[in-house]
Amino acid sequence: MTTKYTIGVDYGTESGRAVLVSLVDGKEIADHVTPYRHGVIDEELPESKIKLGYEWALQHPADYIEVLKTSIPAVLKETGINPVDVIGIGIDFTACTMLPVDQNGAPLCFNPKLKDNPHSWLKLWKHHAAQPEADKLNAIAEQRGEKFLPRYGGKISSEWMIAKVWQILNEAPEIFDQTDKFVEATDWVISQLTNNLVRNSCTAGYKSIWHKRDGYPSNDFFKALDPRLENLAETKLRGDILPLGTKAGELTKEMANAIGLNAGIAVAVGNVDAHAAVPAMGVVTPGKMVMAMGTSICHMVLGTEEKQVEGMCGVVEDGIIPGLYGYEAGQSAVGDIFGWYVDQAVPSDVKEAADKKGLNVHHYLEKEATKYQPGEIGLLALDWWNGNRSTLVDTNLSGLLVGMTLQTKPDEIYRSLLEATAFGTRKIVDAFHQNGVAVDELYVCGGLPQKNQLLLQIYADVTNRTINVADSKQTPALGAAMFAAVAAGVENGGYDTIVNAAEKMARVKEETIVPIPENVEIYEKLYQEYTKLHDYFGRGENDVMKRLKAIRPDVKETITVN
Ligand SMILES: Nc1ncnc2c1ncn2[C@@H]1O[C@H](COP(=O)(O)OP(=O)(O)O)[C@@H](O)[C@H]1O
Ligand SMILES: O=C(CO)[C@@H](O)[C@@H](O)COP(=O)(O)O
Repeated sequence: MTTKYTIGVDYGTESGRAVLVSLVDGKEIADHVTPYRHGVIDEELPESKIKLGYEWALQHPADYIEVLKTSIPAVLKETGINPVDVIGIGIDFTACTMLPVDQNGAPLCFNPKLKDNPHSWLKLWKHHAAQPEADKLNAIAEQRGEKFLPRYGGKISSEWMIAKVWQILNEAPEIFDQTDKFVEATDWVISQLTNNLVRNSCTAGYKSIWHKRDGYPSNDFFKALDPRLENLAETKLRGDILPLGTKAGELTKEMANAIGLNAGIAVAVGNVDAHAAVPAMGVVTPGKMVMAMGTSICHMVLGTEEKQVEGMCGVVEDGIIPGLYGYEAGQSAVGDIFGWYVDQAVPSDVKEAADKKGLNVHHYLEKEATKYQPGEIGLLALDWWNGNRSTLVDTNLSGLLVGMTLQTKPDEIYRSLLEATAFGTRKIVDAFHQNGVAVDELYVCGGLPQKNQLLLQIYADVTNRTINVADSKQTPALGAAMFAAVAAGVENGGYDTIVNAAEKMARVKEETIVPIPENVEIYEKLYQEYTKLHDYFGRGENDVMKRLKAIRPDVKETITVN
């Protein structure tokens, strides 16, 4: 039999990429990236130029289809592989990235009559403007003693489905009324490949408060939020919810022609980027935390029991690997913080020095920052440039840098920002480990581990854990391709379970990053200081960050401050 392949498509924040993967050993034969034509829409709508509010983040659904039509033919062309040997497609996505669709499954923003209303558009995961709704939702859920709340670390995030839906209802009831279904972008793209709109259990579980046995929260709960939401679960959230690894349908003729594959091949149900990365690193048992490190970090770990952990994003049975509880936590900004610094705050002489050495500014600053020992720079930062996703779950928090003097240099600030994100990860690791969800070692993938070696050493030292690094350029896409192989089934040359697929296809580098004991010791002291700042600014003792936000003239929401 000839070698069989699947294609995994990873939809990130800025771009989508297709990877053609061999089912023999998980080797990525070719990959191709398509940047989103409209990027992240956070200032004004395309064409109409209608201004968006503070902390809005939208995307254009057509950009996702363009990824399929550009990147899949590109990997086929590059490799010359016969499409007959490609037995399935899987995708993974940012989440909760959601959109309202009409009865035909078309995005409301494609409708000329509705497209000038920003709420008809697709809301990206990092759209944070639904924080008032999230706050009210959490207060009501707590008051009613809703049993779903502990499964989400005690708080539902403004990034997720119900808060976003409620914001639409509050600010654009006409869009809410005209919505047939609210869907995750990952499910919508799958529907464009198969002509079959099904939901996947991963996003339903982590992002839409759906539970395998209990379903969605009760109608009474939704009614307590707003009487108009009472029947949300059986109306606008309705639809089959299928487990990961299931076939959502088969590739339609029309789409097959557009992307150069054979009609009828298996299309796996949608998945989330970070979750797909877990089996792609061979992690199918507890104790190993997978971190998908890019603009943000998602932290994933498996467990055999359902435990309560403060501020985790969620625990979902079968949410990552069937038969185990999948735990998720995260930091809303990591690479984005370093990117912000490089774009907004690095002086021009640093840029010139980087240019002279033929390095990009990140690499230059990394090299310079490597020269310092832990503790030497005298700086400490709180990593909340995009709020805090875990463990405080508060998007109204913001960044902080302490310890600057007239001698402080840009490479020192850069190093302190790297360290701050490592301390943020340490908080998450501790929250799990101290609550009975073991985290014995770390597994990292995504763009950042390929870009910044210093960052990884700092993470090993701050967490005092060994780091395993993905041997794959596009780990979530590899995971998506593995789920495609399971959807295709062993009878077509695929696999019968994701665990079997992982055994053959997962890829991790042999060399690991090991903590350096002297660094661990110093970082332990700095971490204690980080914790003091974290609790002081994050747990209500000093709400200055929220007061500053509330004073801004462009902030319409009411922010609760102490
Ligand atoms: N050398 C570097 N060191 C640290 N961060 C970097 C470096 N180069 C780029 N970044 C940051 O990495 C992020 C992009 O990560 P990547 O994994 O490619 O993206 P995504 O999260 O969209 O998949 C950006 O936020 C960028 O600012
Ligand atoms: O929140 C999740 C997954 O639950 C991510 O999709 C989100 O953080 C975006 O990830 P990226 O930073 O684009 O890799």
